Amino acid sequence: MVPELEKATVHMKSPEHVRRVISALRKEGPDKLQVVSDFDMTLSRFGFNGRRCPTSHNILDNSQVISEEGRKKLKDLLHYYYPIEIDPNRTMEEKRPLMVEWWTRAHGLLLQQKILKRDIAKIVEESEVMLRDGVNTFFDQLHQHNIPLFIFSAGVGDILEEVLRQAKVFHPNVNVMSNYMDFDDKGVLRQFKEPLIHTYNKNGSVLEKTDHFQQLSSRTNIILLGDSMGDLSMADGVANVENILTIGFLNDKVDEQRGKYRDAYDVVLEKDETLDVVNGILCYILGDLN
Ligand SMILES: Nc1nc2c(ncn2[C@@H]2O[C@H](COP(=O)(O)O)[C@@H](O)[C@H]2O)c(=O)[nH]1
Ligand SMILES: [Mg+2]
Repeated sequence: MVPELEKATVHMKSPEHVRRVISALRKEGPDKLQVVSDFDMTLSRFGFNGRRCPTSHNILDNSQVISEEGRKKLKDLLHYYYPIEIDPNRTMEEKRPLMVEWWTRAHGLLLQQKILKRDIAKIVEESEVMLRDGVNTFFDQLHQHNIPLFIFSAGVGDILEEVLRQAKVFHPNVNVMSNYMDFDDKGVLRQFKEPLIHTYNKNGSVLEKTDHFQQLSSRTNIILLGDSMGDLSMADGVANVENILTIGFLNDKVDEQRGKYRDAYDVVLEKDETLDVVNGILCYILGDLN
């Protein structure tokens, strides 16, 4: 069916369930399909040559527009809160207030840096951001078949969109919901727009701010891509889901999180820096139409 599902990085709690859902997605065709995806560490790489790749926040934190003092404070926040974010022994309920704290303090520090709208393109150009291998095939296949892609990110929307633009994949079928910067009339960052989106509130609580899914009510088949347990609720806004295939990128603390990810995601990709499996599934679903 899908040769890529034989990859060593692929783990499925129920291969039969996965085959059943993929067959249904193929049978019912692209007009009923929509894709909902996280961005950081899902469409962007987790690591390369043994080093971590930047999230959209990192791209800002590491850029020239941040003062040395600001960079140190942002890095201190990352070192304190990121272990909490991925701590397998704490519940999402325990983590939520701490994630609000992290994002609020980080955004507060960024507001002190007087970041200019006109500098965003250069910040991204000079960054070490890397999208996963196969990302062009992924975006182009969805665009070619007019399949909506909703990117739901707790990162920085302005940075994320610029990454997509520079990668030439920001096609008309792509919509983004993220933390966006609000600039004053001189183009200086003055606040972040509401609602604040963090790793563990990508769900109905913020989706009510958008009518995105209402406009796609006929598309009741979903492919969901994420790297965090919090990403599993990203499609909560879709009414009457008929079929959903969830694909989880397990990048960090693999051994400690393997069981939880396999229980939660239909397909788990362990330490896979590509979109091969996702593209293989899409190719099968769209097969005769390609
Ligand atoms: N370097 C920093 N990384 C941060 C910060 N706040 C959040 N994050 C990371 O971003 C992702 C969320 O993005 P998503 O697209 O995956 O939803 C999250 O996993 C955090 O690790 C920060 O201030 N600095
Ligand atoms: Mg992510």
